[in-house]
Amino acid sequence: MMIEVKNLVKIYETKKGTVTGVDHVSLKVEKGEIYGIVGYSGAGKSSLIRCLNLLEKPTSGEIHIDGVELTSLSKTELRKARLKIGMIFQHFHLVSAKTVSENIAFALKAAGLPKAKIHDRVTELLDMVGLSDKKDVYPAQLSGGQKQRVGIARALANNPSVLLCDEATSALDPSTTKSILSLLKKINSELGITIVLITHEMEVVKTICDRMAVMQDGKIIEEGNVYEVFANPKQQLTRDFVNSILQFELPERLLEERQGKLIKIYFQGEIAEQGVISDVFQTFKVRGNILHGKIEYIQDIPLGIFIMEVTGEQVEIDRAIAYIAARTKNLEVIDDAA
Ligand SMILES: Nc1ncnc2c1ncn2[C@@H]1O[C@H](COP(=O)(O)OP(=O)(O)OP(=O)(O)O)[C@@H](O)[C@H]1O
Repeated sequence: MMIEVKNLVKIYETKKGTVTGVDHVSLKVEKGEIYGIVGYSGAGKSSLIRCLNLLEKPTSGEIHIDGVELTSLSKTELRKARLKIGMIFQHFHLVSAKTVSENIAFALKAAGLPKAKIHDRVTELLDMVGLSDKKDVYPAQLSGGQKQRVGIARALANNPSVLLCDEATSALDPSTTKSILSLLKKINSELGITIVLITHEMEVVKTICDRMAVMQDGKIIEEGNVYEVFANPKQQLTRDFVNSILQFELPERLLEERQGKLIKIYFQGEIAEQGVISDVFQTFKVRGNILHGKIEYIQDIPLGIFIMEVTGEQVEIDRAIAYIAARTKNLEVIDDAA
C-alpha cells in the first residue's frame, strides 16, 4: 500500500468557532494508482490533500506514505519524508524572480544534490515535461499550461513516489487541461508514480483516474473503481457528478411530437459494442429513431445512454423493448404516446 490514511480529522480553530475540514476520513491508495477525490467547494478536498504531506497538520489520525507514518515524525525526519511526496498546485506557486531552470534547480538544491548533478537533472526534467526550449525564460513569459509543466518538473525533481495534485488543471482551458492530464498519465505509467488528485471536475476523474472518492462535508461518501462509480453511482451527490458528464436534456419539442414509445437505454461495458440496436431492427418489425445519445469511454470501457423513439405495431414494440431490456443494463420507458 502506497498511501494509507486512518481516521483523519482536521479541525480549524477560527474566531467564530471551530470548522471541521476533514471528518474521520480513511482511505487506501495502491502503488501506481491514480486516485481522484471529487467534491464541491468546501467539501474538504484541499484540507485532505494538504494533510497528506503535512502542509496542514492533522488534528488526529494517521497518514502512512510508503510505510512511514508521517504524523509522528520529527521535523528533520519529516523534511526527508517529504522529498518522496511531490505536489503541484492550481496556481503553480513558481518563484517569479527565477527562471524555469532555477525554479526546478531550487528543489534539487534544497534536497542537497551536488551542484554538478543539478544541471543534468534539470535538463532531464525539462525534457520530460517538454520545456527544453524554455529553460532560461521567467514564469511571467509562460502560458498557464507551461507554468504547470514547470510545477510538475519541480515536483518530480527528487524522484518522489507520490505526486499530489491540488486542482492542478482548474486554472487551465480545456485543451491545455487535456495535455496536462496526459502528461500526468505518462508520468504515472512511465515512472510508476502514485498520483492523488483533487478536483471539482468529473471530466478530470473520468480521463485519468483508476479509483475515485466523492467528498462532502469533510467525509468520503462514496468510493470505488472509476468505471463502477460512473456506472452505478449510489449517493445522490455522486449521481449529480456523473450526470454532469452523461446526462442531457431532451428538447421539449421532441417530446411533443413523439409518435411511438420513447425509451431511454443505458449501456454498460461490452454490450454497447454488440449492436443491440441494429439486431432489434432485424428481429422485429419496428422502426427506431435515435433522438439523443452519448457513449463515454471510461477506462476504455463504453458507458452509453440513448433515447430512442420506437414505432410500429404495439405487440412488436413490446417485444422489441423486452429484447433490448434483456440485453442492456437498464431500460426506461420515458414516454408512451400509444
Ligand atoms: N485555514 C482555514 N481556516 C479555517 N477554516 C478553513 C481553513 N481551510 C479550510 N477551512 C474550512 O474547511 C472546510 C473545507 O475546506 P477545503 O478548502 O478543504 O474544501 P475544498 O473542498 O478544497 O474546497 P475549495 O475547492 O473551495 O478549496 C470549509 O468549511 C473551509 O471553510
